[in-house]
Amino acid sequence: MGDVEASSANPKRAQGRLCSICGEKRPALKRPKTLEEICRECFYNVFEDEIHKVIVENNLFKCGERVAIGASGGKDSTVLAYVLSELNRRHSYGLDLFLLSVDEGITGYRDDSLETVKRNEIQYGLPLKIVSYKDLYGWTMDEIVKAIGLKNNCTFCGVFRRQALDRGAALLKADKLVTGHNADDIAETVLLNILRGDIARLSRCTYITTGEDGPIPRCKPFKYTYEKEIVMYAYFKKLDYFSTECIYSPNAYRGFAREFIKDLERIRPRAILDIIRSGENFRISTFTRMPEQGTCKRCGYISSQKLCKACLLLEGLNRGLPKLGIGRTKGHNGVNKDDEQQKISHSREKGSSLQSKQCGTLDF
Ligand SMILES: Nc1ncnc2c1ncn2[C@@H]1O[C@H](COP(=O)(O)OP(=O)(O)OP(=O)(O)O)[C@@H](O)[C@H]1O
Repeated sequence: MGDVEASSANPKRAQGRLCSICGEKRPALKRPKTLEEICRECFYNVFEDEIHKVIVENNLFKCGERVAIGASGGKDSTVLAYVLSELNRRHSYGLDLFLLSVDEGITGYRDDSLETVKRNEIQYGLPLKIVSYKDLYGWTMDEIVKAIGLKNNCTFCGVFRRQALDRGAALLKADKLVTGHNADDIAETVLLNILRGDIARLSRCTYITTGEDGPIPRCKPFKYTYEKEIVMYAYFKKLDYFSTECIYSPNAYRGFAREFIKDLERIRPRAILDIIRSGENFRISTFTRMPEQGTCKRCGYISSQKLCKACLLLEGLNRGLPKLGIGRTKGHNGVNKDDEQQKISHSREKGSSLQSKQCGTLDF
């Protein structure tokens, strides 16, 4: 999304009226989530208080925990880092906060956004750890795109980033990892999982915390926070963030889902929360086979298969067959089945009865 929409933040239209929360000051904006006309101070208060409430009601953190904030330099994670450090001080959460950035090796994009995170490190006084695809996997995204082209490169990037965040969080000895996924992102993922018939991911994409049985649980404190409000907050608070889109092709299918949700939101702001609620309330049929979470027998990181998707993709790259780990077909009962994992695994382990599903670019 671009900058704050002029109509939503135009105080002239609100002249003569008073903030519908404090009833004292002139409204500075129309709140996207509720369409209330409120002043800047009340906006800061409701925005921060709602996030605090989500944190408390969902028991996201325990006093004394080390929390790594996935920091891309973009608006969501920058606001998350800022708000979380404010709330940590204000409400004495007792958390040790860290910024964790993944350098995917995308020249002209991530190198610039990392400069923003380095400034945030100083501005917010939060220690920063950077891990890179080059160090972890031996490949930068620029090199991967050279090998595979623009199509499918997001699969590599998403799968590697997910694991890189886990590995970075482990290096920081973090107890939790938080990301800036917002309500719009989650509503979009609910829709995409429905459109793909991906029941396993549909059932868990609305969880505010995932991976609780794994080494480092991940939380999404912005699960109910609207993207437009995050942009407004960053704009009014003059936060330093990087707003350029990734130079490698955006995912068109996801883009359509995003636009669809934005259209719905224009007509009815609650639509975003309602889609999330629908996602939460789906009942999964008892006939649906669900993947079991385990660990990859090669790298030891989380996987629902013997080999995780990152290892499969990497093997394809290193063998000069970069498309090998990409293919995906549908198994019965709506569970995804990855032919390529079988091909690779069979070529390495004769007689293996390995079944495969994608670790997931749609997982958080
Ligand atoms: N390179 C990265 N390093 C660290 N964390 C990342 C990185 N990329 C994404 N994340 C985490 O995943 C979240 C969702 O990422 P996504 O790519 O969807 O970007 P986004 O919605 O534009 O968020 P942001 O505005 O924070 O970039 C981010 O808010 C951040 O917490």
